[in-house]
Amino acid sequence: MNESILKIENLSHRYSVQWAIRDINFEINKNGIYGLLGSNGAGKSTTMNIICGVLKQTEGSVSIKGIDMRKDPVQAKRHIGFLPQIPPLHPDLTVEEYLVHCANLRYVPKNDVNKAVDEVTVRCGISHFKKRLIRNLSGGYQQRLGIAQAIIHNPDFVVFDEPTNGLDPNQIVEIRHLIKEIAQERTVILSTHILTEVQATCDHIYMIEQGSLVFSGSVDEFDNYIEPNSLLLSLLANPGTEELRLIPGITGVEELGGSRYRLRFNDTPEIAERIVETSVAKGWRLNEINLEKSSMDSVFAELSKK
Ligand SMILES: Nc1ncnc2c1ncn2[C@@H]1O[C@H](COP(=O)(O)OP(=O)(O)OP(=O)(O)O)[C@@H](O)[C@H]1O
Repeated sequence: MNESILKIENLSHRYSVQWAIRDINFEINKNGIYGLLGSNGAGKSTTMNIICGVLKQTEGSVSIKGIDMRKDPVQAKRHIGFLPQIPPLHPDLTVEEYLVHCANLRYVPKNDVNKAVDEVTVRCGISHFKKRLIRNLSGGYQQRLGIAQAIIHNPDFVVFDEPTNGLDPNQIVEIRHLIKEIAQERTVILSTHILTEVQATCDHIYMIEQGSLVFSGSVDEFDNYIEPNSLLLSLLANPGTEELRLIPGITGVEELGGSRYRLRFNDTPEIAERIVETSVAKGWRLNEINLEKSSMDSVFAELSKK
């Protein structure tokens, strides 16, 4: 069995009287990109702040590589890198000065600081800006620098809070690419409410709603969370809606024009097979048959109600 990278057990947090998260449990023991999804106010930041040791939970435990964050925060934090929603940059420092400062904060041994800064600037594509003042970097490069400070100490586990917020489409693609590269040898948790981001970047999704974990699974499992109950059919022979309605299991037929139909069905696993067989038997000249999958937005909306 792989070593546990992050383990969250019975995690709950209360701000004054109101519970922000309640009894969250999950464990990560494989590298990859894990998306933390949820509506505004669902409890993502609270969870991430506790994971990164910025906030002390009311109940439950968090361990990073087997180290309990509450009992030994200094050791646990050595394994974590964190990029908050607003990158903690100092605009009046140069890129190099800032990264040296971050390396010192992260206890990188003195003799290794310059090497760490060189490596991380190359990694994040900012080595040509080492002498530039941070205030003079574009938004995309500031975000790259935010990522660089999160990995300067070579942590096993990195947490990014909405890393592409406010970037233009080209910068978004670049940052996603960089995050994927970083995740090849690390575990990354990415908080976001942008579903295309999750689809483009993540291997696994955790969704939190009203403080509870309502989904944990792969992006494919998320995509297929709602069982389809309709399919699109194109029949060159155009049999008409009445004929199609007679197929057992079909509950509704909608004519879409151009010999295309939308068929609604009951919970019938072999429905597609049955339609193909009927079409062959009746000479309907089947041209296309496709299950209609729910969009990620619909799945998100459905899970939000849980
Ligand atoms: N410092 C605080 N004091 C009191 N309540 C808080 C505090 N911080 C957050 N909350 C409440 O806890 C709940 C969870 O908030 P949290 O910020 O964790 O959600 P989120 O999923 O990160 O939302 P967003 O996407 O908007 O950042 C919300 O109801 C929020 O109002």
